[in-house]
Amino acid sequence: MARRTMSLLPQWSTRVFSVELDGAAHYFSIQERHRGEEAPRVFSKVQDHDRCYSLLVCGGDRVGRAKFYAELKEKLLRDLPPECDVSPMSSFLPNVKDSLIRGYFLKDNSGSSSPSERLLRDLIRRDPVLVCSYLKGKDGQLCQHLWSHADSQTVEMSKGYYVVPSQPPEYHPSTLNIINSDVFYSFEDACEVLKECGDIIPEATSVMELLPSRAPARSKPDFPVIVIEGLDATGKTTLTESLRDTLGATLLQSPPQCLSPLRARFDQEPPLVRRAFYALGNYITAEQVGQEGMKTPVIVDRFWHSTAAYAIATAVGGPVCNLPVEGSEVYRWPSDLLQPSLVILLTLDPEERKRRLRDRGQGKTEEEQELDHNQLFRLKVEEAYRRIIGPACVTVDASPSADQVLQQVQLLIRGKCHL
Ligand SMILES: Nc1ncnc2c1ncn2[C@@H]1O[C@H](COP(=O)(O)OP(=O)(O)OP(=O)(O)O)[C@@H](O)[C@H]1O
Ligand SMILES: Nc1ccn([C@@H]2O[C@H](COP(=O)(O)O)[C@@H](O)[C@H]2O)c(=O)n1
Repeated sequence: MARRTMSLLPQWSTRVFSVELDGAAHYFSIQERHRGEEAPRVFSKVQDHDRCYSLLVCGGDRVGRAKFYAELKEKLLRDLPPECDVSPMSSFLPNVKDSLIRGYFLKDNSGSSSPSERLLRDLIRRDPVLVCSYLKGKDGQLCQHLWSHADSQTVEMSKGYYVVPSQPPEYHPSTLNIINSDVFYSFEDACEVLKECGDIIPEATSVMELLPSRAPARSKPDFPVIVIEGLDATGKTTLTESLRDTLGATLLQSPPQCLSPLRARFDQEPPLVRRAFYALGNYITAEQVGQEGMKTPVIVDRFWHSTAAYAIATAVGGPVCNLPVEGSEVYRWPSDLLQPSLVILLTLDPEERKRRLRDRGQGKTEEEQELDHNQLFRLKVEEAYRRIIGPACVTVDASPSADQVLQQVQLLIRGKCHL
């Protein structure tokens, strides 16, 4: 068994498990002894004849784990019998940072355990997974059996642990691993991820070649630096181009143009790699801002707020209340990244945004489509934008005409940057 898997076992009984079944999170923990009283059922939707299994991805290096987790769902949906439901699951130590392990929960009502168990045996032999099965104990209570893989390539079952319901934790489990998995707070931390994937993603080396050798100096350029943020189709391009023309400013963007040919490649990667790519794009843009900002005002189309807000909203499952609380360290500005003089967040009524998207008629990225049909995701991105500090963003209603929005933003710039 992989070293990381072994190291989990001593704390196994202090872990909480979370399974998303029928749109709701079910939390449970395990205990060695049955306390005698009848424990309430953890999964009301699991029938007596269902066979249940959990798979947690927890061995190997972090890039391998992230890639394997992304591929695992496809593999399970493809290779398991159609009567088998696959739901997201995780295991964590309540409120302990970096303790989250992700995986899937399988509920098989095909009546035969053989195909699922064959697949799981195969996975446990070859891949970084920890497998458990859930069976009724002698007293009728649900027991978790942790599988282990012995040298002889056979699978043994441990003694059962009783499954008991658990209270939802104070912090949503999906917030525990955000730092350095979804959001990176230094140039070094984001670079480390790309270095680690150089062998499996050749394009990572191309990105490294475009990076400055270290985080560009944070010293303020002579001229103001104004960042325009907002969801897609809120009018960023329209506004940034007008500001460039009216202020005689240089217009830059993050990710910078030099990363455009590599962007689609990194958009296919799991969050760890994808978010590190976008984080690094900000440092290339910061270097350009440092140079141009000595000559003219600089307008930047998307910067750090976009990188962090989308990453946080994607990582955190469920409704807005699951986001890390306002003031959490997750919303802080990276200590080595240039701070703009002003960040404007354009907001728009969802119906008007959809109308503008339709009128524009361009193809949409997967994340844009997600924003479109997933109201929860859109609310989480907007709320995360608002919670980021160092600088915080100033919200501007983008529903008036393009000219009126421009005037409103010019007023703010005059007030804050004396331009
Ligand atoms: N204030 C406005 N009123 C009406 N339409 C607008 C306004 N601003 C922009 N538009 C139109 O809305 C559409 C989206 O605008 P724009 O491309 O500037 O948004 P964006 O935020 O840059 O989008 P993306 O992030 O997807 O590139 C365009 O067709 C644009 O002409
Ligand atoms: N600084 C940035 C800019 C963008 N992103 C990610 O890209 C997507 C939105 O960009 P568009 O060019 O399509 O408007 C969005 O999905 C962000 O995840 C980023 O992370 N950082």
